[in-house]
Amino acid sequence: MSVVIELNDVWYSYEKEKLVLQGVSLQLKQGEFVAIIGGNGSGKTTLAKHCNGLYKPTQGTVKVNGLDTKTMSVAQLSRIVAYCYQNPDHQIFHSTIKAEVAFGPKNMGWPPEKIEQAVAEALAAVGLSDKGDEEPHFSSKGTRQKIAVASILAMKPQVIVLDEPTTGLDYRGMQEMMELVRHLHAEGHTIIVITHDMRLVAEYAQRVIVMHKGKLLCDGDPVHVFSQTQVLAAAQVEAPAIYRFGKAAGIDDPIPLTLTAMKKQVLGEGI
Ligand SMILES: Nc1ncnc2c1ncn2[C@@H]1O[C@H](COP(=O)(O)OP(=O)(O)OP(=O)(O)O)[C@@H](O)[C@H]1O
Repeated sequence: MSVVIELNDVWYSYEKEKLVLQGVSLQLKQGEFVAIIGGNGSGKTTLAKHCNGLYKPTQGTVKVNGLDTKTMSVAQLSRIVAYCYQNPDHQIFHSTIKAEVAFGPKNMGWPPEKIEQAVAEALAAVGLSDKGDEEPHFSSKGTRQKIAVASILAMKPQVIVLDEPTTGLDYRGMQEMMELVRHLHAEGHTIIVITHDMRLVAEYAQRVIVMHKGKLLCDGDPVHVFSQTQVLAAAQVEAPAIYRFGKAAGIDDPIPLTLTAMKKQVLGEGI
């Protein structure tokens, strides 16, 4: 897998003497599904915003497809790495869903036919093909979240960063959103999700990056990361209930198992 994003000894501060990122180095490869976790204020969003050039490092380098983000504009970078805000309302400002989704492609100067096709494809991908003429602000939170995803999808980015995509959604909305993200990943997009939801991490992520006080504390697959009890405690996160329950029941690798499969392993086939 080729490297899409590479951070090399990245330091960042918003204000003097307050270091928000402290020497972060990592590589993200094409096709990965990565979760960034950590307590409030640990630097997750700041790290993710370095990946599409919204922030440029105070010290160190960030490269996207081998190019230093300091040499590229945000417009150039956002075609490769798209950022979906935690609150979709920070992204939505048009009067119809179709116009909202067309905004990015229009900004890129695409011809009308190409824009129309991109909008149709993006709306279809999020299941909103029949809602293009509706007013986005009156939609449910789940639908507004999908509109935000469609808006970035229309620009056909290689990497999609989703900042807490399930916050404020009910169970059904969360499942729909994450199945959409899984589908985008299967279609070849590299996915970076910032989340506090460890169940979501266990169920969807292939790789987990743990941040604490601006430093990368741990990086590995979910089974490895959730086994690092001291690291998790330091980072103020707790392994998901399904993992803790499985471990307590003596299952080595509980993450890929559904609760029903786990009960069968523990209690036998008769349940
Ligand atoms: N625009 C800003 N100006 C000044 N300080 C900021 C700004 N944005 C974030 N910070 C500070 O930088 C630190 C890291 O913030 P960041 O949003 O990256 O953390 P986070 O891990 O994403 O947090 P959360 O889980 O609460 O969203 C925090 O101390 C935060 O207060």
